[in-house]
Amino acid sequence: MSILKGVNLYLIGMMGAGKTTVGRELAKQLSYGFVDADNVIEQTTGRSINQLFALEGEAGFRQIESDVLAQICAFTKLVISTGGGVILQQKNWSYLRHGLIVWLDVPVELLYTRLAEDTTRPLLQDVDLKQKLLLLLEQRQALYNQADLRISVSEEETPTKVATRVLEAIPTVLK
Ligand SMILES: Nc1ncnc2c1ncn2[C@@H]1O[C@H](COP(=O)(O)OP(=O)(O)O)[C@@H](O)[C@H]1O
Ligand SMILES: O=C(O)C1=C[C@@H](OP(=O)(O)O)[C@@H](O)[C@H](O)C1
Ligand SMILES: [Mg+2]
Repeated sequence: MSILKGVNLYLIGMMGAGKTTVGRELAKQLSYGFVDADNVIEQTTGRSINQLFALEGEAGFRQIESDVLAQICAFTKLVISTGGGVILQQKNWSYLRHGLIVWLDVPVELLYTRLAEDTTRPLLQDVDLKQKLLLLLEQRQALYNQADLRISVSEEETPTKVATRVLEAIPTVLK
């Protein structure tokens, strides 16, 4: 029996924090299903995140993101990796609060090295990457901080290691 007793685990945090990568690993370790919200969005719309931003704008994407989250949260025994901007809409918190919310907190320097060559994140194209990451973090940090659990990740920690640390920290917030 999982320590979470079927309750979903939501990963939140900045682009490049490792939500998708660590989420898959966490699901394995918990014997849970794994859902990446961005992936569900791409599957159900038949379009890439880049295409959706181009066609619908960020506002259109946020609406789809919220609709998808509303559907996912009806299920149990899932690790759900969200997109980094899911915390921006107040409504989404009512979905996230169905489960345990974990913030993967990764220094901007490390996000920068991970995302320098990335072309799949529309908000980071054709901008000064480091400045943009700093700006987004400044705008979002207080929201990420509303998670139940904050896991500060350093450079040498593998996804497996991060997943293990999340699992070890869960009992401290389940009372
Ligand atoms: N703990 C880690 N150590 C090294 N590389 C990582 C780690 N976590 C994620 N990555 C890499 O960083 C990039 C972004 O990871 P991803 O899981 O897509 O982040 P997110 O879903 O939070 O945006 C990917 O190339 C991934 O392989
Ligand atoms: O932070 C954001 O606003 C976004 C993060 C992305 O997901 P990841 O956090 O998995 O990169 C994706 O949802 C979209 O590009 C917008
Ligand atoms: Mg992701």
